Amino acid sequence: MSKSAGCCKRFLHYAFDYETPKTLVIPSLGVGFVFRFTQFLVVMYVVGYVCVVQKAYQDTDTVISTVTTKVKGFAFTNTSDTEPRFWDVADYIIPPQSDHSFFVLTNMVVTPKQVQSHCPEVSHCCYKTDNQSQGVKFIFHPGIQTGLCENYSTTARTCEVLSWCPLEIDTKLPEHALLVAAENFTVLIKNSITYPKFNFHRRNILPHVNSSYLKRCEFSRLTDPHCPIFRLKHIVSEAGEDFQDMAVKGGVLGILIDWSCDLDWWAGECLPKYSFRRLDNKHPVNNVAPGYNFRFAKYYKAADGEETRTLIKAYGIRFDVIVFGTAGRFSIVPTIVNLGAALSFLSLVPVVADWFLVTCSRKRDLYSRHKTTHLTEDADSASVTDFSPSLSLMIFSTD
Ligand SMILES: Nc1ncnc2c1ncn2[C@@H]1O[C@H](COP(=O)(O)OP(=O)(O)OP(=O)(O)O)[C@@H](O)[C@H]1O
Repeated sequence: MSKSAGCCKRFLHYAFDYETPKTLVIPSLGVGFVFRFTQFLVVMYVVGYVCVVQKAYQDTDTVISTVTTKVKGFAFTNTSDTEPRFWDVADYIIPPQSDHSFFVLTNMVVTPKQVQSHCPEVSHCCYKTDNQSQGVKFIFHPGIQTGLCENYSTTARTCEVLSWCPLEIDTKLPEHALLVAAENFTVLIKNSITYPKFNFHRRNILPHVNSSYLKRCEFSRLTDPHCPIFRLKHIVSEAGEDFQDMAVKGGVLGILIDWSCDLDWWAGECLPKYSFRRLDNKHPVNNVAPGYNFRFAKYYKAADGEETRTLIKAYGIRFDVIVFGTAGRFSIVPTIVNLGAALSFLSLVPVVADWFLVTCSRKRDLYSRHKTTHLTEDADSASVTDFSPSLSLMIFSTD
């Protein structure tokens, strides 16, 4: 036969030989154990992981929510640097309301009676060259440099600027927070959520809560885990921080509300779970630019009609309310799809058992020989006589 004819024949066999599965019954305890054990693993995966842990029989939806907050509490300050002063919520919550967060003022640097004029910079030294002042170059100056040097004190000369004068000196931040009493302020968090796919609505003020209970309750993980009124000190300490420490330079704290729920009737009630964590990471070694602060001013006209302002550099804690969650409910479509996908792993079981059969069992040579039988049309009787004794051997012998 020529080379090309042989090649052609091989191709025809490859393309058109029909393969059909043959059942071999192998009375081997070892192979039988591997087969059943692999089957057991697949069934455990389907029942334990797919059904119980992943709840793959459920359709899911993510939460849509809205949050409002109201802080209450008052404080009295009387330090050497400030006048005696009573503080209520309108003084220390800035701005009065915002989305999903609230800022509580705890410390500040006040620069009163600022007017628009010329004054010397606070810390940049100044010398003159060709009638032009030269200062140390900083990216940020507190005003527009006029090109003149001014006596800042009897020993220091600094560059003159056009700005709101006198300039702020923010190096004198009080070491202890001004509003130490802020730790006892309370906040009411009203949170409404919806799972639109399931037409499910809920509030964190639960149906059994009435107004007299709301007036006196306070969140406590052990005794009152569903009260929506939180003491600020409690929030900060649950986040692993010290309120008085954090109040000096400020920071950002997260109030996390987890609405992950199983909405099947057998799963129980859908309730919010609260947790707290600091969001602005404190670096234990590189503590450059710690905390949270910003500036704002209160404007007024002085007796002589000049526009004047009080500049406040405010330090405090911003509380961000973060709502998240996924709900699931039984649905036939994901049940069929996920169960079908998981059960398809059962088709891998014979592959594992076959592999064990032809590589690890004692009679692997015998099993390998009979695993595949190749029938040729012109020698069918020979292959049958070859095959029958072996087959009977395989059915009746044990490992
Ligand atoms: N931060 C808070 N700490 C403690 N209780 C609060 C707080 N915020 C609100 N409450 C109380 O919760 C209830 C509901 O508050 P809500 O703001 O809906 O009503 P309100 O009558 O306008 O409240 P209020 O006039 O007392 O500020 C009220 O009894 C209120 O006093």
